[in-house]
Amino acid sequence: MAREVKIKGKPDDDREPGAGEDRHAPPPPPDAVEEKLRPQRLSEIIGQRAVAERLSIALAAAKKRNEPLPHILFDGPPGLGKTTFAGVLHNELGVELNLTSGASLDKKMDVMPYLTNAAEGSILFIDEIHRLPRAVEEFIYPVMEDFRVDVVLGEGMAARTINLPLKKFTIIGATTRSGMLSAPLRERFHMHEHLEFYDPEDLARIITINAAKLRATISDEAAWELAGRSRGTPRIANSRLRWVRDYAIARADGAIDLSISRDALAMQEIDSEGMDKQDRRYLDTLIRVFKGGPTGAEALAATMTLSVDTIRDEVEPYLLRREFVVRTPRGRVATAAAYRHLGLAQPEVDPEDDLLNPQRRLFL
Ligand SMILES: Nc1ncnc2c1ncn2[C@@H]1O[C@H](COP(=O)(O)OP(=O)(O)OP(=O)(O)O)[C@@H](O)[C@H]1O
Repeated sequence: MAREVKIKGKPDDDREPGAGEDRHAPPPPPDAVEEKLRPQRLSEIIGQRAVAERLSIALAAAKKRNEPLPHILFDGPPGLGKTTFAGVLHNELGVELNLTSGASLDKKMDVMPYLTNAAEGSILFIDEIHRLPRAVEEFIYPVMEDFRVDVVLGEGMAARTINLPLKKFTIIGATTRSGMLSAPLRERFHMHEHLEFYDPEDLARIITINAAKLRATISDEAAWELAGRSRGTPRIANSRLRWVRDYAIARADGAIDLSISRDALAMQEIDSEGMDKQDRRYLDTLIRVFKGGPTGAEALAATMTLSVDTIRDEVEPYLLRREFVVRTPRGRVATAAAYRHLGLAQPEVDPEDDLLNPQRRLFL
């Protein structure tokens, strides 16, 4: 079968389009270096072992039965490999891959060409699938179940529904917010794969492999240093590596050692935990403006003049995972670790009012 990748409608960020912006504007050209670093085969995937193993079973079964892969839903914070996994599955099967995004599928007619043109066994990757409008979501239910679309022709009394059969293909959905997916849509995916943050060991391997792809030499200590400061995220590890490589070329002989990486990261104001200015600003706003919380994401976003999506998808997941912040029913609360990290004294809290007190949280 032909192997083809068509990229369409992938927005460059998660903002809602503002006045004068076109949500159907062509996507930016893919970053050629980022594409070069992307694993192509399942054997090149680092970490996420359990996910990779389940996918290898699904691949082997699909090949033996000569049937398409089951529909798969990937969820997890940005940059952990959802698109990479979709690309790997397409390469392993040698089938066509079409890419689109929930944000660019406004109407049923936007999604129709993807469905009717889908080749037998091909993959349709829908990024940010939680952004599909409800009407479009409902339109694809019969596609996912029976490979047909129901098209209504005419209006009023003369209206009639015709069933249009489609080729059997696979929908791979990716989302940073699985909680926003409706239950019927979620249930139509036969495999649900949650991608977790990577541990430093896996990130150090990714960095060493990618340094070689970029023809850069990096010491083991430097790879570990970058790994520990990449927020558990391969995409961030790649961008840290690219910056440190440039720094090493500009300021030294191009070889990346521990001291070069520390100097380069310090210049970008990336601290020992891998947090950047935006992360620290979030904690600082929560602690200074909102007295440590509880407060909502909307209030934080408005104060920081960022979109709520950026706060929820990009800033908070890692801070929550590292327990610098906890979410309580009344909002976000900074933990002692956050105060310590910013070098601030934590005010005394009455145990009765302490939202982080496990006894008290039981009653909230
Ligand atoms: N398991 C992995 N092994 C090696 N490299 C990886 C892995 N996962 C991701 N990467 C690297 O991280 C980069 C970003 O991954 P990817 O674009 O797949 O993330 P994503 O989860 O789809 O993000 P988004 O939701 O923002 O689109 C890839 O280009 C690749 O270089």
